[in-house]
Amino acid sequence: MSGFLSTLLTADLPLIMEIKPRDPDGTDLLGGRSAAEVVDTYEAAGAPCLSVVTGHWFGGSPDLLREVTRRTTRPVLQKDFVTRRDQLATARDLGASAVLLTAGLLPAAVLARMVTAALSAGLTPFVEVTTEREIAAVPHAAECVLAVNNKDIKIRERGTAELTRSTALLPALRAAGTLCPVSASGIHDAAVAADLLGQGFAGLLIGTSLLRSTDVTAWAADVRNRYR
Ligand SMILES: O=P(O)(O)OC[C@@H](O)[C@@H](O)c1c[nH]c2ccccc12
Repeated sequence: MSGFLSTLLTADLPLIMEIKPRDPDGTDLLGGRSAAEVVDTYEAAGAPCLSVVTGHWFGGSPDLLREVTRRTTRPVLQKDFVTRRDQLATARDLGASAVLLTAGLLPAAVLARMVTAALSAGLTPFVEVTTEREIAAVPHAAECVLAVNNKDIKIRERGTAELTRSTALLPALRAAGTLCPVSASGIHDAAVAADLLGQGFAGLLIGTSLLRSTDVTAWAADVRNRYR
């Protein structure tokens, strides 16, 4: 089992904390902080794993990923449009432990090839799905993180999050065989996060609300207290 998956599964509080310079509307999320400062904040709050958006429409870049993986020893997910094998080698060289594969943007045969290639490269496939049909197309699901995206990547994450999508798809995620069902995007407060963990999600991916929070440690503690 790869580092990202096993770390998440054994985490005390399985929040994947994300670093991205801008939100989908282009609003700055770093507020003058360096990536290293955000990493330190997330580590202090107990993040078991981190996520870095390298896609340029969120202001990300490969350099941002490198900066983060140099700063932390925690497993890091790279979020970008990964469609080719050579991007997997690059992700690994930049220090990533997991890569985003977006089921809705890849033909089933390509998705299957990329999942297999990621696993052979020692990377955890973090497969984002939005429908039962996409879930059914994921091979080796037991070795993948399967994440329901509550937003729509086809409109670049603009629009509102539908958290009911996560709830509705949880049984299909389990049936597909993943050990690690995740809910991603639009998780805006600790009560919602605790509720999703209570429903049985093994991990949550949270960016915007943590980047906007003035006290990430308190945010995480609030989730922990509500969940226990
Ligand atoms: O900032 P949020 O709403 O907490 O969402 C984080 C993450 O899920 C989102 O950034 C994301 C979901 N899928 C993506 C694909 C590419 C880049 C980014 C993403």
